[in-house]
Amino acid sequence: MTSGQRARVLAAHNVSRETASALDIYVEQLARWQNVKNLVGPATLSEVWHRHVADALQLLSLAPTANSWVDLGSGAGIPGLILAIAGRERQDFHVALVESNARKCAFLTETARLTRAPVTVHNGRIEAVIGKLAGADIVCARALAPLTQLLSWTEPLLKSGTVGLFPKGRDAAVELTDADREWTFARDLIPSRTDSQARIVRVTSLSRVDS
Ligand SMILES: C[S@@+](CC[C@H](N)C(=O)[O-])C[C@H]1O[C@@H](n2cnc3c(N)ncnc32)[C@H](O)[C@@H]1O
Repeated sequence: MTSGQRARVLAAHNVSRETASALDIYVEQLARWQNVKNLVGPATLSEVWHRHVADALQLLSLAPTANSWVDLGSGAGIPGLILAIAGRERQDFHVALVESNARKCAFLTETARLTRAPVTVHNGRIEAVIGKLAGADIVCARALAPLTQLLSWTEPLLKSGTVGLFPKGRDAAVELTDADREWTFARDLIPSRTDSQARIVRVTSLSRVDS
């Protein structure tokens, strides 16, 4: 089942043979480490190419010229490490991965080494690390926190020109309504290519409602 998925995902994203091999290493590493540490929902492993690889790769097409990315709460490197593997043939492409769990950071560091992915792994809390990440083109975060919390964490970046790309499930509209109580921001709701109910929220021009 995964070989059909793999072929479809690689064809849809026009991935080179070398990058495909590096993505294979990522998928193998994920399965190996899953035995030690639950990195992703166990039920999603049989659909890893669709649920995780393709879900991450779709962000690249939303910001095709962005070279500097930040991924908050990277977990097993979704989307950040997958993006770095796909972007590793591009000059100056780099992803900062922020993750508080040391075991997950060990997975990220080892898998980035094996795949030669251009990442910096920040093993720490977002609140402590975000100040060092100013100037990024894109900040993203999947399955981390409600939009209001994401905006609060990323305020320093989004106020100085970084674009937010936040994959959200079917509750995106509710999260936007909540966020509108605290924040003013421009947004696009982009349909996900991997889940017809899901949306990617693109955020720019952030300010606080009372500022
Ligand atoms: C539900 S997982 C999602 C992981 C990945 N983004 C994905 O989509 O599969 C959330 C991750 O964020 C990390 N995390 C939660 N709060 C954090 C914080 N304040 N700073 C850094 N990492 C955090 C957790 O350790 C966990 O690995």
